[in-house]
Amino acid sequence: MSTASTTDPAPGAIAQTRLSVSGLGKTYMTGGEPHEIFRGIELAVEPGEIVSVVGPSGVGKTTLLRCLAGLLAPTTGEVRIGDAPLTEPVPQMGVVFQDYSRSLLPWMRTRENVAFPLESKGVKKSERREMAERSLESVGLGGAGRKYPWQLSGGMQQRASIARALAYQAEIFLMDEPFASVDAQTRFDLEDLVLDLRARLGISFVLVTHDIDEAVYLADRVVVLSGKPAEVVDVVQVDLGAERDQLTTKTLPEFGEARTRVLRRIRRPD
Ligand SMILES: Nc1ncnc2c1ncn2[C@@H]1O[C@H](COP(=O)(O)OP(=O)(O)OP(=O)(O)O)[C@@H](O)[C@H]1O
Repeated sequence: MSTASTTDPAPGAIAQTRLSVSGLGKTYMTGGEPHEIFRGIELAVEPGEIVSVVGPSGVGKTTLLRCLAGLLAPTTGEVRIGDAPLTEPVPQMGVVFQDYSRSLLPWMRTRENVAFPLESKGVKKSERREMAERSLESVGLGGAGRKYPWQLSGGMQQRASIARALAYQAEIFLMDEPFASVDAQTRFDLEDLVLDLRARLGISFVLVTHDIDEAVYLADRVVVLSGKPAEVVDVVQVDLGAERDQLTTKTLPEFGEARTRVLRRIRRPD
């Protein structure tokens, strides 16, 4: 594990917040009819842990992530952040969606986009700017702060979204297909940024992805959702250690075994 660097948003600060979920269920009402999406979800994400969530299209992954983020109220059960029940979005959690083009405000420079949410926290202007610059440096975007989002590549915009949550001192990142819209090499770089932020800052991640290789490469555990209503049909432990490498990790037998098991469980949940 690498040590905290001087470009970290809060050097030396290691995330300590735990996210847990018990008996979580969600039912949407559509046209007056109840539509139960998932039930009985149990999940705990420890500080510094990376958990991937996979499952067939439409199974309820995004709905689950929105419940975890406090953006959507569950129908049963509860989400806890640390010891407190979660009822609304909190600064300790940062949410990163696939559609980076809509997450940054086009009329603000990147540095201002990152600093902007800190205003509501009452952070002074000079400090906001400094925190934004540190966060941008922390995701490899030092020097890009003066550019507008539309002057950045897709991968750089996703880095800026991550920097914004870092500046806000998020300790848990909830990511919904965050790298699905970038090219393969950029995707690998962003995956490695996730591992780097975990190593340096102890940040934990819940990652929804359709890409089984990505799910296994990044995760300590892969949670497989399946069924109607969806339930957790498997939790695959990924024993690949904290340090991973795009070239070698994916050739390891443990990687292949975890990948095969996840695929099998998605296709044949019973
Ligand atoms: N606001 C809503 N109101 C009613 N039904 C909804 C709503 N949002 C999602 N659904 C339904 O809930 C189910 C799960 O949707 P969700 O987007 O969570 O699945 P997903 O696993 O993320 O899908 P995908 O992998 O295709 O992105 C789908 O049947 C969807 O139509």
